[in-house]
Amino acid sequence: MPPKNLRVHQLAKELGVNSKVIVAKCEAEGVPGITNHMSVVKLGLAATVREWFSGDGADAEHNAVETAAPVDLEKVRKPAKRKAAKKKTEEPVEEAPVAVEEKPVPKKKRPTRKPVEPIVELEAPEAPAEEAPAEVEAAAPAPEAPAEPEAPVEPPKPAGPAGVQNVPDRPDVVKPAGEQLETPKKAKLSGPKVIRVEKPEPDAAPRPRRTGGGPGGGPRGGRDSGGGMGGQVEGISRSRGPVRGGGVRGGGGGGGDEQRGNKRRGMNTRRGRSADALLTGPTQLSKADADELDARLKGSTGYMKQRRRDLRNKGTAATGFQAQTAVQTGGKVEIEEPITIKGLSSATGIKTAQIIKFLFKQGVMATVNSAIGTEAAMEVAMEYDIELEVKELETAEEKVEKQFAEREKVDEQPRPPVVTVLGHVDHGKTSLLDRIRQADVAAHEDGGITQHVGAYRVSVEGNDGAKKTVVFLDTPGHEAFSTMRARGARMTDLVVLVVAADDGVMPTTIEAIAHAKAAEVPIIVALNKIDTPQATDENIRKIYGQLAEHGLNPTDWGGETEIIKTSATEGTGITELLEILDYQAELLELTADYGGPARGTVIEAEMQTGRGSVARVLVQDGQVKVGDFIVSGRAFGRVRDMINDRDQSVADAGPATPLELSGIDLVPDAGDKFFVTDSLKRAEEVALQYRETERQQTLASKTKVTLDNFADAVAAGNIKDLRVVIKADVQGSIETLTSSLEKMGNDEVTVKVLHSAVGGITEGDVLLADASDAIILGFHVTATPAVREIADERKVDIRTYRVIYDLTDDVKKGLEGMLTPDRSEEEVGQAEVKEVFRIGGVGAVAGCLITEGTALKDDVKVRVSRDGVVVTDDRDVESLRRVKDEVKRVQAGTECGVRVANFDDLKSGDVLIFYKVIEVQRTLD
Ligand SMILES: Nc1nc2c(ncn2[C@@H]2O[C@H](COP(=O)(O)OP(=O)(O)OP(=O)(O)O)[C@@H](O)[C@H]2O)c(=O)[nH]1
Repeated sequence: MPPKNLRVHQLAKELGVNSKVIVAKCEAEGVPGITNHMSVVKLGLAATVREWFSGDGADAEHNAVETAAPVDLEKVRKPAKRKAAKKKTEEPVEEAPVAVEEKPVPKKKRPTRKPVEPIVELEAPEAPAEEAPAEVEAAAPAPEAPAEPEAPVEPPKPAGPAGVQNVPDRPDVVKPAGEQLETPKKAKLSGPKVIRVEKPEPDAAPRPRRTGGGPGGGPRGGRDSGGGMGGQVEGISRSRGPVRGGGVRGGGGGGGDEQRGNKRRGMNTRRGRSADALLTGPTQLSKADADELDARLKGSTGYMKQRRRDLRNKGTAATGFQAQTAVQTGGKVEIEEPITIKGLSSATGIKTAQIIKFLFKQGVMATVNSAIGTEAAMEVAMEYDIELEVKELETAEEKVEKQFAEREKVDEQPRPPVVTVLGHVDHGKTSLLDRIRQADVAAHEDGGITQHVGAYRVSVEGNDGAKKTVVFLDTPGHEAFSTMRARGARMTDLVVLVVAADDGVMPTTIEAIAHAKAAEVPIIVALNKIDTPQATDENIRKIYGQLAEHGLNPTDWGGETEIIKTSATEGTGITELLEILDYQAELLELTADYGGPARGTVIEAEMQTGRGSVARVLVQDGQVKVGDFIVSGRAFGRVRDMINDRDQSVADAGPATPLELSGIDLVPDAGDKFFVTDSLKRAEEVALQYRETERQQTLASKTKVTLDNFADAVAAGNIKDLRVVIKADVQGSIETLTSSLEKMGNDEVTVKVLHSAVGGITEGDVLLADASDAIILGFHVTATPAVREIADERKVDIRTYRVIYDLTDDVKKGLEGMLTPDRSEEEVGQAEVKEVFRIGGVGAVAGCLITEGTALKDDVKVRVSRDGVVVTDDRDVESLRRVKDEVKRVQAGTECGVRVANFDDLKSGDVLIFYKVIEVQRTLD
């Protein structure tokens, strides 16, 4: 039973051609859906493709004048298949008639298919005399050619073993002919296709009834689109005038007319050329027409193709952009976000296939409906000299944000500063925060501060006795958490940079400075571990110098950066630090609106059993109450309950309050803003739009993860990517992991996070990983036995971790395994070729003198150098002989015979260099 659907590459294999050639041919023929080697070729199309690529010259038969158009089988045929072709070539009889008869036939055999058959029968006998010898010569210039004509009659196989022995090369010589004789039915095809070739001829004569319809086009021109048509019509009128209706209909603005106008536009350029010829005088007309005909036929392979083109052109005309496409005129094009490939094509006139191809080359898999980023769209446009003006779409969220920004403040008051503590690992951030919490005067009154909200308020009694509140954002300190730190820095008013006096400024310290500076947040340095013996004046001076180097000039040195010497262990400097924070906050004149609906930012979010999605947020303005409608990124809902940083349930909360709230339908992302809205509908509207945008983005990236696309992507570029699906318990971990992993690669290898989400590993994750050859990384989550079973079945690798560095280390190792190993060579010996012996059945053998080191037979490669230039290298030593014995090694000063594997171009005086290849696995560091 024949396969239902073939892939292009299968068909290519079957036909012995390259897939690309089939794709190109299908594209040229306007066959939709054949875009790459994995495209599915339906049965009917497969038959057509076979016909195109069958080695019997079918294409050549199809029409007489089209021979230049479709496929040069000799070029496209894969070398490996040549032998197969040779077997069938001994039938010059059939090839010839086609070529000979082509031109005359079409004109006569126009009307129906039936008359064609007799023609073919008549053609066959005439052919061999003219074409066969030529074909044979072309393929086999050897003297055996005369033997060929007999070959077709007898199948080559019966020649038998004797023939093979005595005349081994003969069948090779008989290259050219094809399968025609064996498939005489193919000749039938020449009939109908010949007919259409003749079609243009009667049209060729120009009939200039009147000259063009003026620059504006035909009389019905005038509408915008008509103007465009008019331009085209003008071109037509120059060649043929409005006789063919161009001047009149082309100017029409109506849909149907427009279509026709566009169709003509396709002809316009060719006609335009012949028009010039036409204007040179009547005697040139027939030549011009002949040229035109040639041009037409060169670009055509037949009626169906033209028909398809016409239909396609009509299609594009219906959308109206064929008329004045920017791709033709260049210039500026406006487009609104979100941009889809279809939309970009409509706006610019660049074919969707071309856009997809362009993106594919950039490593982006996309379909017609995929949304693409503004930058990608601009790049595409630039490729076609189009200036793309992207109108940014104001999202529903932005609208809400704008409303908040513009709203009248109800109750504006000073608010506590929000402080983030940053610093290098182990410099004492946690210890310092612990100390600060201990200093909290409210701790004893209303319960201790918990850290689970990701932020907490500390109330400190100042020297003046007044109670000061500071909100601390609890962000982690390792490099891997830079994403969260960056977020934290954006949310905060002040940064406390912890620098250990015994360690000084470290890379993470510098990175933290950069984050704070980027967020334009003032930095206060806590020079911690001041109690340690290393905290000498000299070391402190050194650290001051390091800080100054990075733009934090200490106030002690006349600069602006406050440096507080602290000891988290002993509690030194804590009060001073808090006072400075309070003082700095005063300088910043921080205020918030304590009335009106609330807005804030998500610090962390997760799914909790029994509570559903919960978001830990920092309220930044206004009031949030239980029962409020709320939206945050993709999530929306009604606040069900709120817990503060002391684990207390609260009914409402104002600015600078960290909270954990539930009641939203999905888990938002850390860093998402949240807003209280006036209705659930409004909240839903904002969230749904967010989801839609997200969906569009996922759609674009999802097309990257099918098995088909993966194969294409790998084939397209040199980038090897380790694809991963990340599942974690909280959103923050996902972000951290994603950013760490994506940073890990280099030019050669990268990590691609295909999907990441909060929650356990599901069957869907396994299926995705399976389809995209990805691994699943679980952080603080597991997979159920059922899911594990599916993963085992599909051989999907699931790895779960409890420590982030274990995960990143593993991935790093995985990446390193994908790196091409470093290669080095160790020379073991050299030999000089004294004489070369050419031995029948063996090849060239070098008679050598080992001049240096040792010549080895095994585990070495050999390089041949001639006059200092490497002629070949990385060859194996096929044979190493000492006198007549095969040996493993030959020492310096000894003569020996060396046969370099598969290499006969040896000359006396050549130097053979024997070397060992050492491959060292590379690392990413
Ligand atoms: N002597 C001394 N040791 C300190 C001081 N502050 C912290 N340490 C010690 O330094 C080590 C690291 O302290 P942490 O508070 O965990 O440091 P960290 O910066 O929070 O570390 P990560 O959270 O891993 O980034 C602990 O052993 C602390 O006891 C200090 O002021 N003096």
